[in-house]
Amino acid sequence: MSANGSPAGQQPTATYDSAFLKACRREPVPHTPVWFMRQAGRSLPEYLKAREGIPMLESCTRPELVAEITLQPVRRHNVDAAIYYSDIVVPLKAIGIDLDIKPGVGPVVAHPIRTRADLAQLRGLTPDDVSYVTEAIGLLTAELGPTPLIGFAGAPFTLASYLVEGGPSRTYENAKAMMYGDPELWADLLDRLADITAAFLKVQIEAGASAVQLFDSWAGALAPADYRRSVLPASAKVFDAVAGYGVPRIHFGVGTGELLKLMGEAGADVVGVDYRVPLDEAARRVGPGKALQGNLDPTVLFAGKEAVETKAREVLDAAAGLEGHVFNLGHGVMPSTDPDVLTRLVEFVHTETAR
Ligand SMILES: Cc1c2[nH]c(c1CCC(=O)O)Cc1[nH]c(c(CCC(=O)O)c1C)Cc1[nH]c(c(CCC(=O)O)c1C)Cc1[nH]c(c(C)c1CCC(=O)O)C2
Repeated sequence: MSANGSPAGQQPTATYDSAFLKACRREPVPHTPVWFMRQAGRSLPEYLKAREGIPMLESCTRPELVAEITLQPVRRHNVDAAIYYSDIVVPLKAIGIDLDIKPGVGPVVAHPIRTRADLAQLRGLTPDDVSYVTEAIGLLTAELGPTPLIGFAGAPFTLASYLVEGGPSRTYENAKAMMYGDPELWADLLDRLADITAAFLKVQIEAGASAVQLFDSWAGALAPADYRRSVLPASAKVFDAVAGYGVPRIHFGVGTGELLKLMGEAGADVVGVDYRVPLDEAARRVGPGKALQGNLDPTVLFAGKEAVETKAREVLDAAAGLEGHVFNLGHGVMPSTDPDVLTRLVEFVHTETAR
């Protein structure tokens, strides 16, 4: 089943014909569609109010709250897509891994995975483990009307980085030590994570998500040869597992200029680009047959209206020759961003690109 309860691949026409899904399919669009990674979150006062006194991971298990927070940026900014309010560690928590999200820090894992015995922590994910996701997406598709909902998950490498390190890391030394030193254990870990991730994305698509994004946020720490050998097979397994639904699959990472081609080859329909590589150059690296998403530097949003418009126009100019472009930031919205700047940016992109 897909959006509004119709079978996957046969969404309501208005959703299927939305600018966002058309751009993902590289079809002509009435305007360049816009959404923002991390649009649902700390830059919105109404988010902070809704979350008051409720820990992050608990908030992800309350369907009505999830639906409300997912809708907040859609109401406020007129973005072309909603992203499901959750976190990349939600499916890991759901299978019983002892972890938490520490405010200002990120995910912290009580018992890091370092040995073969530690893999026992990773059982498969069933839809019943995340019934709140199915419920929340049911509420959302009813409210969203034609606006597509993007489901998402963390990619195996980025999830592994938290599980092996035990928390955020700058160097990924434990994760990479396992990758180089015990490739068999590493491959087993990533394969299990691929199965969990695929199962989690399937739940979201079957409940009504119209597109999915795989966040391999930290893959930029890897050399292309290591990515190809030790990470790409697991991410490709995830993309393959959801290929049959016919919903666009987006693949994003930070600092992945050298990996863009491989990230496309993993099975993405849309490659997310951070702000370090201009979109015309990114298109050359990715090659034909894929749409691109990105890539305004999120810190530009602090630089004043003129700078925002100049830099946004630069992104649009670089994207002018692309077959499919979804406007986004090069990484997530920073918490101290003025929400009004985001609203004006959406309007600017829509006006500038109206056809
Ligand atoms: C690496 C990663 C995580 N989570 C995510 C990623 C990949 C995206 C990226 O690269 O930014 C993905 C994510 N996390 C969240 C979303 C919601 C949807 C959206 O608006 O994009 C998404 C898509 C909510 C969240 N996830 C988190 C928050 C903030 C928690 C809060 O409000 O208390 C939100 C709204 C917490 C979180 N969760 C994580 C981090 C690093 C943090 C920040 C910790 C902090 O600085 O406080 C792990």
